[in-house]
Amino acid sequence: MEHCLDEYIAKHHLRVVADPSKGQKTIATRALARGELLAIRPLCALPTRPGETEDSASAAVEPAVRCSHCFHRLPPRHPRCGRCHTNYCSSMCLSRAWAARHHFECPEADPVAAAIKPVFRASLRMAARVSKVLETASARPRWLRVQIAAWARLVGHREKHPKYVLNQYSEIASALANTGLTEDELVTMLCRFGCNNFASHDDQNMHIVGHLCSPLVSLLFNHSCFPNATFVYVDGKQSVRLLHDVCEGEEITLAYIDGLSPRDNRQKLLKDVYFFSCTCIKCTGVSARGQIDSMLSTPCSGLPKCLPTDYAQRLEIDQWVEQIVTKAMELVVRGSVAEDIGQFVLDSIGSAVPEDVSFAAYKHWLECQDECLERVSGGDDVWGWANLSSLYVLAFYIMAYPLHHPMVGRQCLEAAKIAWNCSVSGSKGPLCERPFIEGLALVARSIFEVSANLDDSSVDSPLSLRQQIDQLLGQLSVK
Ligand SMILES: C[S@@+](CC[C@H](N)C(=O)[O-])C[C@H]1O[C@@H](n2cnc3c(N)ncnc32)[C@H](O)[C@@H]1O
Repeated sequence: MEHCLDEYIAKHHLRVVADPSKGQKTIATRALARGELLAIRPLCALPTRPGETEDSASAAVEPAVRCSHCFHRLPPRHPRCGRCHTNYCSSMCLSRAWAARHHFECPEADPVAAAIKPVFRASLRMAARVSKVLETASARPRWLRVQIAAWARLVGHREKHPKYVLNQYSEIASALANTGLTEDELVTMLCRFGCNNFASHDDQNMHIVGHLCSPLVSLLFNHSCFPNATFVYVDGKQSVRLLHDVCEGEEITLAYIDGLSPRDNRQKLLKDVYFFSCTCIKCTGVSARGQIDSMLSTPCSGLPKCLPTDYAQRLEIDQWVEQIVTKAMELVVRGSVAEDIGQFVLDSIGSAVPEDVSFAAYKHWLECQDECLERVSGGDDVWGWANLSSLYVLAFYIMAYPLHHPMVGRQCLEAAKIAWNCSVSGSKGPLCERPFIEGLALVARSIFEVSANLDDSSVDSPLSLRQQIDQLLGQLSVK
């Protein structure tokens, strides 16, 4: 078992080495190009059910029942597993899931335990499935042997979990019958889920749509708030992608949490859930990235609480936003991200409006963008403001995330669509010239080529990312 894990890691030009502050870390054994690093089926994949997420935004809008293989919304009529009634959106997903994993994990039915709090119920279902897979003795494919060998090496930090969580885990363990594991082993398993699982988000609004247990990915990659890799869940596989080229010996990192939230919030969450203090380049504050992060963490008081009603008031985009967006577009198109956009941002902010650079300002512009989009469907002509706010939001993403991060690509596409609507609605937006819109769309495509799956239709939209971009570019060339 151990042998196949070591072989898998070496084959992907990676090596796991001890690190006194992190337990272990994974480094590249040779220079690696950005793009896909590895793709493996998770040990367990579970779509989120209503009430099963602690993220209140996701809980509020995520009542849909989803396919257990691809996490897309279920159509009204859909197939189910004949034994355990697990839902699938199509017979293709059902047969792919069965062939990949479900024939190992299929229990008679999902365990029901009324006493378990809703947010712990996904852990209950996951524990039932994973214990079933671990106990199955039949010939296992190589990917599953790799995942099981990695599972045995995962940290669980059981001794650091708060008492109320351990009590809940004991209740879950006693609700699970015939697993072949003792209660003690089940509690250890649940602690491992807590600090090693991944959430899968939809492409459209980033709500949590499912949970993935992928021990290999958890074992290999430590956290950084400014990571050099990201992961996507595509067609039943968890794919890890490098956001830029890495050199031999460089550690590969993922972000376990949202890199745009203020430093104190990030530190607290990492301490509470993963039991460590982050010392990445954003958290330590000595680099240009760290300095920008300190500015983003500063409270900000100067912004209006809601949108002013006079939309004609601010038609000129602030110079620094235009500079940041244009510079980032240039770097992505040239394929060169080695240049430090952090330093560029610091230099360009020097002469601009510092009170606009804060997490509060980012939230303000995000709210403005959302509010404008709600108003346009009501017939108001607010595309100019939507255009301005979407570019502010994009500038914040460029400052907070690595340039090829899917969050940057997502906002580029959003800004391009808004700029297009602004231009055709006759609003005088600050930056809605056609070459600029085309630039944004091309930049989105280039980013998604590295960090997301262009051909996968997004969870809530019938159009894939590629189709959305092509549609926009088509409209630009027709007009
Ligand atoms: C998903 S595991 C990563 C693999 C882990 N390093 C190991 O040795 O098994 C998550 C755990 O790794 C450690 N870890 C991850 N990122 C870290 C970081 N940036 N600094 C310190 N510890 C980190 C923490 O103990 C955390 O709970």
